[in-house]
Amino acid sequence: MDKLLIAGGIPLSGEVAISGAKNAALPLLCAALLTREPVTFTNVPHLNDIGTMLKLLAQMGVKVAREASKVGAGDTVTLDASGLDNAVAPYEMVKTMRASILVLGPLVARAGEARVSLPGGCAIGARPVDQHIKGLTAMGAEVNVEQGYVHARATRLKGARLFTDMVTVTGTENLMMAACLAQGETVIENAAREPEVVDLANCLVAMGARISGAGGDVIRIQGVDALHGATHRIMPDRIETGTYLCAAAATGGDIRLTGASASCLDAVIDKLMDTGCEVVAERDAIRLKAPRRLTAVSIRTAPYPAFPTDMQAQFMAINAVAEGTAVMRETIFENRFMHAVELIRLGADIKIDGNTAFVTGREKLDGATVMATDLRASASLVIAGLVAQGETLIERIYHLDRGYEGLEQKLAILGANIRRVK
Ligand SMILES: CC(=O)N[C@H]1[C@@H](OP(=O)(O)OP(=O)(O)OC[C@H]2O[C@@H](n3ccc(=O)[nH]c3=O)[C@H](O)[C@@H]2O)O[C@H](CO)[C@@H](O)[C@@H]1O
Ligand SMILES: C=C(OP(=O)(O)O)C(=O)O
Repeated sequence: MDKLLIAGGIPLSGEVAISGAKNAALPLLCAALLTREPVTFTNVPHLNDIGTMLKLLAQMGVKVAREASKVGAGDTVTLDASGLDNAVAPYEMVKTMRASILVLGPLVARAGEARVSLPGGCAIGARPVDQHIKGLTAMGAEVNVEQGYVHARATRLKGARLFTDMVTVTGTENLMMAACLAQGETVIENAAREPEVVDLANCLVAMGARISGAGGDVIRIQGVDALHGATHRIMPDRIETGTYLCAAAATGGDIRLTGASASCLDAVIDKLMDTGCEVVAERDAIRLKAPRRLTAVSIRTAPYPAFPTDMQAQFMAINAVAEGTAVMRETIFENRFMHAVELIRLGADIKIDGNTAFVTGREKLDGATVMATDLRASASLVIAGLVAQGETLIERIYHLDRGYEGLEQKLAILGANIRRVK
């Protein structure tokens, strides 16, 4: 299994391109199931999760054409679901990626039936899909969970007023996609406001859907009989952007990220400025210059537009070397502090009490062998490794390949001493 070897202590500097967003691309690829006409996506990131999703769609009878390009330039993917003939998402494919549940809504809406394996709980929490099921049931689907599969059937879904018990990103996306082909109006209340939901809505509208309110907490969808093909450019990855900004901040660096959008990163940029970093938003780029020593920043994760849970681990790495003590509260996932134990191996001072971490910054960290447990936990270990004195070896980096395109190439461009070892 691949590992990453980092020799730390080098401030990042220079310019690198941000890729298309994983969490926008995954639902968008599923949206192609809603139409018989081809849908083309540009700026598709080259990630293992994207490969898994394309394989899943292909085994359903979707024709997949992918034009690969160099790291950061974005692939072009055309999906043609006219031959959709198998509305099953098998366990073997779904177990590696929770976002596979995003085929459920589009399949029931278009094919009238879907059998999707329950996605497994991953390291960060139990992550049930009860809200997806509740919404589809309210739209008239008959849904059973049997032998580990969600089996949903509906001749045609009916518009309904939906309310989710908590804000759920993929839940909102699944129900919004399903509602596009339902009969009548669907209203999703307590909808997720994440920019990826807006990106999906924009593509669906380009495909002929009638959606208003995406980006707010009430989304209205007037169902139509059919959607048509479209071309859509996937938004830049705000979490990848935030991760590189944190890496530059922690190492005392000065970087410019191109193809990045600051407008959906307010909460993150605000906190980076509180650490003492200078952050300048340009039209399609972001520049960050770090001070000599960062100031610790307290955070509380919450749904967008508040501070994202997907950036919590990276900020823990920052706080591990900042001046002062930070209180970090995780409110979205019940088990998302797995990186703390590994950061402690590198010398960090972290105490966990329930959903709160108390992090007191140290002047320095020391390289060690650590194990990555989930995607953003892995990113925090990379940041800590870039700061630590000596060598850090990160094991189980397959998580990183799920969500960061060309991570070691991009960091090397910024001057890091990092390499993949077999
Ligand atoms: C592919 C994708 O976009 N992944 C993102 C998405 O995950 P994902 O969409 O899976 O996360 P949700 O927004 O659904 O989860 C929020 C909370 O609601 C709970 N919940 C959710 C649905 C449900 O039916 N029942 C239930 O209890 C979850 O366990 C969690 O505690 O949003 C998360 C929160 O911003 C991010 O960390 C993930 O990176
Ligand atoms: C938790 C994440 O992804 P997923 O929902 O695909 O597991 C993430 O992107 O940080």
